[in-house]
Amino acid sequence: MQSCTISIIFTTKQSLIVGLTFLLQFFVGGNWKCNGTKDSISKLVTDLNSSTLEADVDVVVSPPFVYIDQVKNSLTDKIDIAAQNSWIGKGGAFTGEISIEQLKDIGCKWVILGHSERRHVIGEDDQFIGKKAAYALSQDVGVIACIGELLEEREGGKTFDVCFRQLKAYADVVPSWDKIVIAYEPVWAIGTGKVASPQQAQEVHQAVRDWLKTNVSADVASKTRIIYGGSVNGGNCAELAKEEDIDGFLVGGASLKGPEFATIINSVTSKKVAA
Ligand SMILES: O=C(CO)COP(=O)(O)O
Repeated sequence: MQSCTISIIFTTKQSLIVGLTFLLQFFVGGNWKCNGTKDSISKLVTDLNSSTLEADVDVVVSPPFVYIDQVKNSLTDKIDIAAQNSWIGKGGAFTGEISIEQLKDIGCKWVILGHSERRHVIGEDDQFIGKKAAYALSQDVGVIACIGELLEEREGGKTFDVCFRQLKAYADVVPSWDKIVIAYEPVWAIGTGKVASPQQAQEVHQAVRDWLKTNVSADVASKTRIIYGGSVNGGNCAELAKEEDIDGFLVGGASLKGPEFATIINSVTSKKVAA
């Protein structure tokens, strides 16, 4: 997934700077959570279809399960679908669950797992989430693997401990990292309007990459996209995108507004300039 960009930048003095920069393909997900109706989703899809999106960005949206088919049948094929959850194994007598096989059947290429709302509202633990991730990957469905600390954990100086523990639970069971995108979503920033500063986010992203290097491999560390989530919007995305280890975003509230989500996707341009 690693891409090589040859940057040719004309400065104001018309000098030519040619640099060879390795950038990971930017990845932006829109997590619609438990929001929307047939009508509001139809409008959102229309807005996304008419937006001009930078070509070199992987974009996914995650509608509620019941609207996936509607979205899949009406959304531009430049945007993939990620489910918001999946069962830990093959389907069967598991009332209320949705299997990976069913998600594949309706065209989902990705699934979001380990989201803080599933950890802290529903009560899913690291091992349960790890099982889901391993199963999804075994069926060739990509995993957006969420991690992130609570406010009291940050204030108690435990941010890295928590993120590394959550990462290890994935690393212990996944067969490969080829189809994993890590989403760092500090819980205190989700839905609160309190975005992590670019420096706070970069610090954790860099630590996550270092952890991968030490505990998985240098190759995985250099190829795995680490995206940021938590109150990302059209106004703060450009500054966040400039940080070296921020390879995209997982967006909640602002992904429900087509033009604003397009702005977030297109913030890849500030990354390219910063590189
Ligand atoms: O949880 C999130 C994405 O998964 C982030 O939500 P907000 O962008 O609404 O803070």
